[in-house]
Amino acid sequence: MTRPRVKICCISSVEEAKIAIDHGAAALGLVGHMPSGPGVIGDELIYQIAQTVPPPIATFLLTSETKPQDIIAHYQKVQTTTIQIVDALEQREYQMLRDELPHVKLVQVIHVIDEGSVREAVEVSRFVDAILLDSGNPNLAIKELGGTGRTHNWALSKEIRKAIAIPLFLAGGLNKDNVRQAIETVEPFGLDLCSSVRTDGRLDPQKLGAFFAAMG
Ligand SMILES: O=C(O)c1ccccc1NCC(=O)[C@H](O)[C@H](O)COP(=O)(O)O
Repeated sequence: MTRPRVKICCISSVEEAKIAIDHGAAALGLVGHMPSGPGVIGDELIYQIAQTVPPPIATFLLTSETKPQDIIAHYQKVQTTTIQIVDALEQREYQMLRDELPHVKLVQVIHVIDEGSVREAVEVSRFVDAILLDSGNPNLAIKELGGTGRTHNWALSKEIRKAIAIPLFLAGGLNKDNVRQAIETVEPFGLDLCSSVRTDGRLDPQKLGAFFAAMG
């Protein structure tokens, strides 16, 4: 089994970016405006952090925009390597994003709720570079689009991984105590985490080290 790549999300400063990279992160998540969640930072700061990150480390802009033109406008302020769309696109207009931003990778988040999530992931996988499975709930009055600290049904995640032909990131409540089981169950291309490696909202080098050690 190949060791998954790790994306550390909710990065909130240049120092946190450096800590995550030094511990082995292959990608960093930079959270733009969201209806809820602990990891949001301003677009100017996202731009500043992204500028300091060397290749081949990827920088993901997390956007809650759902119209292609708004996603493009958000991206243009921050210039990351990748856009992570955390809500469903209103129309499946990925082609407009491809045409306008041909050099940018697209990752679509699917919040794993039920068998409908499997169908959604399979359909969307035709248009993007990777799928990221998370534990939010876009159906709430105040949408929950990530950073929940909760796991979801990994049997569905495994079903999705087997059904799609593009890389899959697993997110949602991953920590040092469940990461081995997550890897063995889902066999994802990548892992994504936020809450479990933080103390009082700050990235905690000790927790980060323990997470990477627990991956094996
Ligand atoms: O952290 C946030 O504020 C957030 C809000 C809305 C969408 C995503 C958000 N966080 C980024 C992530 O993608 C998390 O890494 C992912 O949801 C896993 O978080 P966790 O369960 O806390 O490990």
